[in-house]
Amino acid sequence: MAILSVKNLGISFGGLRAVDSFNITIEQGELYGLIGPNGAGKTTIFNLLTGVYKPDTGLIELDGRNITGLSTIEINKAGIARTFQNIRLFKDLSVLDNVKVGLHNDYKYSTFSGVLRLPSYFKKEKQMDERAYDILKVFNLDKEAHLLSANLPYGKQRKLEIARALATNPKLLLLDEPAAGMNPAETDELMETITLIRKKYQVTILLIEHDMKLVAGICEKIFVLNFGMELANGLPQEVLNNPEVIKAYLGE
Ligand SMILES: Nc1ncnc2c1ncn2[C@@H]1O[C@H](COP(=O)(O)OP(=O)(O)OP(=O)(O)O)[C@@H](O)[C@H]1O
Repeated sequence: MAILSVKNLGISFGGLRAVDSFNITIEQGELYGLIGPNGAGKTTIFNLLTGVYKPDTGLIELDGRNITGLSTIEINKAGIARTFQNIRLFKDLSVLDNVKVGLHNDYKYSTFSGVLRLPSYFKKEKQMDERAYDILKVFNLDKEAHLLSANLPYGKQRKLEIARALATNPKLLLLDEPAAGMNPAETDELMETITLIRKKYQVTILLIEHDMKLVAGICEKIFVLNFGMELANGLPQEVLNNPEVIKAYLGE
């Protein structure tokens, strides 16, 4: 069953058609790569899917529900979470609290019980701590739970961003260049983590990445964007050996 179905999505900025006639269907549990040269429109697609930009054309359906034009918050509640190209953690919060922020879609208590510290508040907090620790363990970050997130090394900050996005319990997780700035060992570990979370949380993933080793290593399907339009879409071997893709993107 399709988790994401996008038809004829498009947006212009002034005279620039940044994304044109974008169509994609992502099945439940798939790990899809979105690649293309700088400025091809990849991040704009993420901004359209998450409600940061409103499309001028097209339809976005998440798990059969039309989410076109909804706000970023409504779209997150509907089940799409994302990370950003540049890290956007709450730097003054601990590692654990960063993940707990993400849990607020699922855990709610009234202001009344929070202010008065009623038993229901402590019960919810305990449940949230346990759930956040579970997620941190998967990312091998549980030992750093009480560190300030700003004090984590770069590669771990990037992993924490994914952990926080995952905590919102998404149906679809969008990762914008998760390996950017990582060294090869960190990238290898990230590839394992992405594969693991997909399996453990049955989450569908669409990721933008320039690191071809990561893309070829873990993506089951690849969409190539060029000047806002589809250049190729399909299985990695077909797409990465497509002469048009090699010419436009890989440059070899
Ligand atoms: N808010 C905006 N206003 C005007 N132009 C924009 C805006 N957002 C993106 N663009 C333009 O749309 C085009 C696509 O940009 P986008 O950031 O989506 O590319 P990208 O494929 O993600 O590139 P990169 O790989 O470098 O991150 C670019 O020409 C960019 O300058």
